[in-house]
Amino acid sequence: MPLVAGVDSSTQSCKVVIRDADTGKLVRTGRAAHPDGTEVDPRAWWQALQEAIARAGGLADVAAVSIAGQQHGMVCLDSAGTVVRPALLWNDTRSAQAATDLVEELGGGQTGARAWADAVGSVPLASFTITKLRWLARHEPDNAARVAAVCLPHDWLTWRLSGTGDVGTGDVRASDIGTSDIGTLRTDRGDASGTGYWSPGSGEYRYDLLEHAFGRRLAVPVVLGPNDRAGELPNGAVIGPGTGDNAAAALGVGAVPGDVVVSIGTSGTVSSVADTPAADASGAVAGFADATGRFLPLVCTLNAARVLDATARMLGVDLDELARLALAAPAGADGLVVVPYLEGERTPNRPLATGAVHGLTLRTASPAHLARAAVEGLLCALADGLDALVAQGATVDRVILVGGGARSEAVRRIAPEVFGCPVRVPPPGEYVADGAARQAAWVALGGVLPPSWTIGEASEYDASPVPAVRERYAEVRDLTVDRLTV
Ligand SMILES: Nc1ncnc2c1ncn2[C@@H]1O[C@H](COP(=O)(O)OP(=O)(O)O)[C@@H](O)[C@H]1O
Ligand SMILES: O=C(CO)[C@@H](O)[C@H](O)COP(=O)(O)O
Repeated sequence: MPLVAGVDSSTQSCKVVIRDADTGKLVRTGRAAHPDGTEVDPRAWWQALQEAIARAGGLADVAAVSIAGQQHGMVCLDSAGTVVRPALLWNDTRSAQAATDLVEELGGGQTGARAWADAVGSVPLASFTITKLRWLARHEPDNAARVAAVCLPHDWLTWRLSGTGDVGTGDVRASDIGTSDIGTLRTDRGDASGTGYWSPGSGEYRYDLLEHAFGRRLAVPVVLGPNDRAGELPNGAVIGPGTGDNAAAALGVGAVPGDVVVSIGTSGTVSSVADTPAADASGAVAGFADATGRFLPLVCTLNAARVLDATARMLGVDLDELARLALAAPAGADGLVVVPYLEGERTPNRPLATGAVHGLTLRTASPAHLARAAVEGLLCALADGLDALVAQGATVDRVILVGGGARSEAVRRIAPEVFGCPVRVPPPGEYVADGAARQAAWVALGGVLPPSWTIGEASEYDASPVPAVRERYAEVRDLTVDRLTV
C-alpha cells in the first residue's frame, strides 16, 4: 500500500492530503493558514507547507508528493536563488495598466488581443504573470535589475522541497537554506500556461514576449510532462511536477470532456477539459493547458467565496446562518442585486471596480434579501463565465461544484436556478490537493493515464431555472463606481 501526498498551496491556506496510491483512500490530512493580502513573501508559503505537512504526519512514509498551487503569482529570484521581493498574487490588480499596454503594443484593440490569444492562448489581464513582470520593470527598477529568474508559487515550493529534503518531521524551516540553483527550477504545462509567456498550442516558451514585457531575458523553469519527476526527497520519494490549482482540481474530480467544473474558492472558476487549445480574443476565456496533456479553457472571477464571507460579516452572522437567511428569501430577492466586484474584477475586466447593491426598497432592506442577493450575485458572475466557455465550444453534460463555497447549502440549492441546469456536488473535500495526490500516484506507479480513483457519491441539486435573476443582474452589473485608491 504505497502512500502519496498531494498539496494545495492556495490563496488562503495550505492543505495536505495523504492517500493510498492504488485506491485513493484518504489516510491523513493537515492544513495551515496563509497570510492575507495580494502581496506575500513566498517564505510564508514554505512555512505553512511545513506546518501542514507536520500536521498530516510528515512525508517519511510516502512514495511520492506533488504540489499544486494558486496560479500566476510572480516569484522573482536573484542569481543566488534568493527571493527578490514579495510575490504579487493572481488577485493583485496593480498591473492592470501594464496589461492594457501589452495589448496596445501588439496592435491594440481586437488586433492586439487576437495576437496575444494566438500566441499564448490568453489575452493578458492583471492576473497574468507577464503583466506583473512589466509592472516590476517600470515601477521597481532596482528590484527588476536583481531578477535572474521568474517562477510560480508551485514551482518555487517544489524547488524548495527538492532542495531541502525536509520530509516534514515537524521541523519548521523557512530560512533561505536549501536549493539555490535557479537552473533546477521545474514547472508543468498547466501552470506555465497561466504566465502569458508560454504557449499551450506549441508547448514552447515565448521568450520574445517575456523579453518584450520585462526588457530582457530571464531564466524560467523547465516545463515537465504530466507524470515526469521534478526531484526526490532523501527517503527516495519522488516529487511530481505539480500544477496550477485549477488543473489539479480537474484531476481531483476526474473531469472528462463534457464536465464543467465550477470552483468557488477565493477565486470563482468555470473550466472544462478539452482536446484542443482555446484562443479567445475577447479575453473572457483563458486558454490554459491541463495536468494530463490536454487543455483547460477557464473563466476566472476575482470574487467568489469571500463575497459570502463579507456578506456574513456585514450581517453579523456565520456562514451557516448566511445560507439559512439566503434560502429564506425569494428567488431574485424581490429585485435586490449584489454586484460582487469587491476586489475589482477580472471577468469582466474591471480591475478598479467596486461592488454595489441595487434595488433597495423598504421590502428588500432585510438580512435575508441581502444574503440571497449576495449568493445570486456571485453565481450570476459565474453563469456569465459558463456562457463564455460555451461560446468557445465547451459542451456542458455535467456541472460539478467544488471549492470552499460549495459547502454552503444556499450556494448548492440556488446554483441550478441561476445556471439553468442541475449541479453535482461531490462529497466535501480538498479536490486540488487530491488532484496533486493523484498526479503523485501517477508519477509513482507510472502508466499512460493517472490511476482511477473513485471520489465518493456526489449529491445532485436540481431546481427550476429562474432566468429573471440573471436578466436583472445583467441590467445593473455595469452600474458600479471605481475604487477611490488603487
Ligand atoms: N460552509 C461554508 N459556506 C460558505 N463558504 C464557506 C464554507 N466553508 C468554507 N467556506 C469558504 O471557502 C473559502 C475557502 O475556500 P477554498 O476553496 O479553500 O479557497 P482557496 O483554495 O482559494 O484558498 C473561504 O472564503 C470560506 O469562507
Ligand atoms: O487566477 C486563477 C485562475 O486563473 C485563480 O483560480 C488562482 O489560481 C487562485 O485560486 P484559488 O486560491 O482561489 O483556488
